[in-house]
Amino acid sequence: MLKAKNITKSYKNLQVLKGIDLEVKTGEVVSIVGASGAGKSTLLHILGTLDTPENGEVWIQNTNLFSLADDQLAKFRNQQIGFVFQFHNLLPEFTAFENISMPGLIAHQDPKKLEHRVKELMEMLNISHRAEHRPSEMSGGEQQRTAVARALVNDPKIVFADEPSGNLDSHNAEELHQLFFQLRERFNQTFVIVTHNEAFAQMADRTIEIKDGKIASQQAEVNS
Ligand SMILES: Nc1ncnc2c1ncn2[C@@H]1O[C@H](COP(=O)(O)OP(=O)(O)OP(=O)(O)O)[C@@H](O)[C@H]1O
Repeated sequence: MLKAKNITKSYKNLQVLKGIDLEVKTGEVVSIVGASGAGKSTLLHILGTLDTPENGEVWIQNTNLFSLADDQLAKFRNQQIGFVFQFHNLLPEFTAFENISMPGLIAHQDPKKLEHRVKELMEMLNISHRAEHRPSEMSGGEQQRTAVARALVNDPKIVFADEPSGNLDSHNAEELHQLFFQLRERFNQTFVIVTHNEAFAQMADRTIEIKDGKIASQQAEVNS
């Protein structure tokens, strides 16, 4: 479902990515690991079209993302790609319900269907009781679960997460990790997750290690 071909990226004299080839299947949970500065976030941002590669292609199903015009790419990103960041990036003036709804409003989802979807996700992520709360009135775990719900509201083909549990205590982190797998079970959702959390990385179906700008190894989970 996701195919990246020969991705390269440099910042001035520093070549961060030196030719990355990657494929991810529908419903797969893939973790990306590597030392600090290895280029994990750079790769994730390129795969998610938040940044552009120097060379190479990224395909999601039959769409060659970087061949799209800017407005088409923005539409594709809104409707087909979800993001979860280390810091939730929720809008502080809006409630949890409104934050989760936002990508659906931008995508002009039918209001009734959107409301149903938001409620379904809030229930699943155990934040229904926080629907009318603003981010500052929620715990770190609740904020991050709200960000996950927001990423899923348009039923995207793929969700990219960059250190999603990096700012959480171990209990909330563990709960969030389990949630990704529950969401995969329920929606057959595809996830690509950058993480420094070793236990989480190993829970994934496949772990990709980035080293010196290349894929150093791809380790399938032993029981998968
Ligand atoms: N906008 C930028 N301008 C210049 N250099 C950058 C930029 N973004 C990233 N870099 C450099 O590219 C390299 C890779 O950065 P990246 O954030 O992708 O690493 P990472 O593997 O995600 O690291 P970490 O685990 O610490 O988050 C680093 O050396 C970083 O300093």
